[in-house]
Amino acid sequence: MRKTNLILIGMPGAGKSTVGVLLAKRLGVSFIDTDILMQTGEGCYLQETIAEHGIDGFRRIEARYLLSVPPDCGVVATGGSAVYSRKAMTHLKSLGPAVYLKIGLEALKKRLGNLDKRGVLRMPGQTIDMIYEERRALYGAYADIIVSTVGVTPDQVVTAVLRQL
Ligand SMILES: Nc1ncnc2c1ncn2[C@@H]1O[C@H](COP(=O)(O)OP(=O)(O)OP(=O)(O)O)[C@@H](O)[C@H]1O
Ligand SMILES: O=C(O)C1=C[C@@H](O)[C@@H](O)[C@H](O)C1
Ligand SMILES: [Mg+2]
Repeated sequence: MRKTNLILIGMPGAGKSTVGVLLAKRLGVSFIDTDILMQTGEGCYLQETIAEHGIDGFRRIEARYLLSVPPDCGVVATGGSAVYSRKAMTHLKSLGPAVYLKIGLEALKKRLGNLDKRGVLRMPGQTIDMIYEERRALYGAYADIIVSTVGVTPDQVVTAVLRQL
């Protein structure tokens, strides 16, 4: 087994949680989903944290959970909004390489349902196209490894990530 930490980043719906657990099993390491870490820590759904604290409040709270990820984290599936905290990303990238699970805008639109039900962070009136444009550069800048998730199964994404390690 090739034991290593990996930090998965990318748009909501890119497959970070789905692929993350499969990767952890293949690598023989732990798996942390920071969305779940935050939900259990806060004792409420992410949508409720957004409703209660607003976008900036959510980002601050999320950053706290991201900074709490320990050195023996294994594979970490981050929330799509993790890249808004430079401090948190610096911490996560000190633990292991950042793997950007990339998805094109058209494929993403098909995969995502109602954005609000998914709890995607967005300003009033901000469309998925606008969010995609804003984040693309951030994911790209933090990525050590980039793997496309379009037209491939989660297992094939796992194989593609392992090939690049
Ligand atoms: N390679 C793939 N091909 C098709 N569908 C996929 C693939 N990977 C994941 N999915 C599906 O896409 C949806 C979103 O996946 P997932 O929840 O893992 O995304 P995520 O990146 O963790 O999103 P979030 O940032 O919101 O947590 C799920 O329904 C999942 O089954
Ligand atoms: O991309 C986003 O804006 C988000 C994605 C989810 O994983 C959560 O981290 C949260 O609901 C925000
Ligand atoms: Mg997820």
